[in-house]
Amino acid sequence: MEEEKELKKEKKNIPVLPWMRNPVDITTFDQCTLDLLPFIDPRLVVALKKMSITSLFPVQLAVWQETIGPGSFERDLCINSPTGSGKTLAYALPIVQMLSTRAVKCLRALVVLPTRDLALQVKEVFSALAPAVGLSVGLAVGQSSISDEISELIKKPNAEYGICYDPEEFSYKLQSAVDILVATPGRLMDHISNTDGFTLEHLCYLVVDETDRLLREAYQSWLPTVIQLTSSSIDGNFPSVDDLLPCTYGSLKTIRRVGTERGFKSKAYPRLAKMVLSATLTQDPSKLAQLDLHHPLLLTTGERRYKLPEELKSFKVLCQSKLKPLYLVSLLQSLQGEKSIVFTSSVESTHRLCTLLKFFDNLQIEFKEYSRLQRQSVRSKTLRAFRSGQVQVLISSDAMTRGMDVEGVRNVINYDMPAYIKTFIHRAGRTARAGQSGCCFTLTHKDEVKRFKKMLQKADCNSCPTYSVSSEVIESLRSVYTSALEKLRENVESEKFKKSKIRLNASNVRKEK
Ligand SMILES: Nc1ncnc2c1ncn2[C@@H]1O[C@H](COP(=O)(O)OP(=O)(O)OP(=O)(O)O)[C@@H](O)[C@H]1O
Repeated sequence: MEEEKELKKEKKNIPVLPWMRNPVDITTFDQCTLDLLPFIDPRLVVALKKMSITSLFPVQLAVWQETIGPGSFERDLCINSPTGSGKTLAYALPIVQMLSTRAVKCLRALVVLPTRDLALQVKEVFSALAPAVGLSVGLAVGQSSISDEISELIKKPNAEYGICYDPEEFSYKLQSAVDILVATPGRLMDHISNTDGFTLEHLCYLVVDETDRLLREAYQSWLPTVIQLTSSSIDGNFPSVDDLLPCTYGSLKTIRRVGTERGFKSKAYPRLAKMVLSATLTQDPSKLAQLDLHHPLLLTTGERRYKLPEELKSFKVLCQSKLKPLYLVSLLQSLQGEKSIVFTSSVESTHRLCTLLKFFDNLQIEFKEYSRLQRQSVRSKTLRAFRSGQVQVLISSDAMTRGMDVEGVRNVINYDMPAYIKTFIHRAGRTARAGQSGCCFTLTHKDEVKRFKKMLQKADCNSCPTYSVSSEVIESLRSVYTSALEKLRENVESEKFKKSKIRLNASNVRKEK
């Protein structure tokens, strides 16, 4: 729905914001080997090499120039760069380098992502870098109980200073156990509201990854809350007596004043520096205004707003609607067990398609369902099996589309054609990452071809050849398909019956209470 609204607004040709007219073009940057990268901390070079990274990708070099390099992070950065181009390291590396000289542990960098799986993925990147320069990274996503999470994030005084009996002194001495926090909005808000010792008053850097997705929903007003909590703590230029008291180790404060000099008028100083990123960054002024950006600088790839990865090959598979599952099976067989993700239009159709495929005997393809209908623990297990190669094909709703990075995915299959180019970009972007090659197949009915071509043109993709699947395979599967459909019908009925029984039991329990 939100995507539809956004599209309508775009169609009305909202003028591009003035600062978006002079972007930094990422395509003008080349890859840069680590030994040529200016100012990099040698400890981080070692950490990067352990991650098998020997050079920086163009977007990473462009961001480095604007943060550590001559740009000195004087402007907030809006980064619009294709899927798989390396945006995570583009922000993680400069943040870790900028914090590497800090002597006191405080929460100084916050990275917000829309989903738990994405946050876990990003935390791994920070965890591979930060310890090399003595920094620690925390995670607030609701993966563990809130108390476990608190004990990871907040250092209790008795751990280092002996037991403390005075509750006031106790909360005064609570300190952050992490320098960098990767969080989802819900858990972040829980900590802001309820966790003793959790404070954003020292925050220097905020990263909003998958920005357009995060701005689409309010997520408990996390963004206005963070902006407010990191705005000026003093209204004038004259600090109060309390503020002038010498800082002790425990009460060390980052005092933000209202700036008066050019460029900082009525803004907090020192400001919270921000990086916002997406492969499909919104241009909607009202959405971007929520981020309260300071002299924003756009970093983008070429002139087109949307761009597909260079090494992605896109194909359409013409099919008859009624036989679509057979076209999929035939296509999967032709891909010979290569790691692939099949996207459907909804969680229900993901479940139905998976159930149907289970009724095909001798399919010889290891596939699994992955959707929001499942519990997180089931989803995580499936993802692990897919990463390890135990599962070859993941059948997924759009839960996988944003940001997920699984090594070795060779193909993306749009079982249902996406309605919007943004969805196409995020789905297709699960393959052809980091300069690797990959294919995206879209199953289309002949009536959909025109719309599909028009959609691809928005991402500058003017060639989408037809991929022919074997009609012999389709014919040979027809009888199996008929019986599989029958079994699916029975299965749907029995699932409906089970669900209604569960609902009935639950309402009886409520009545008895
Ligand atoms: N400099 C580098 N050298 C080699 N591999 C890299 C480098 N930077 C990133 N990668 C790898 O590239 C892949 C894609 O990176 P990343 O997930 O950050 O992309 P992204 O731009 O955030 O994509 P998306 O928009 O889909 O979220 C990852 O597997 C990462 O390990």
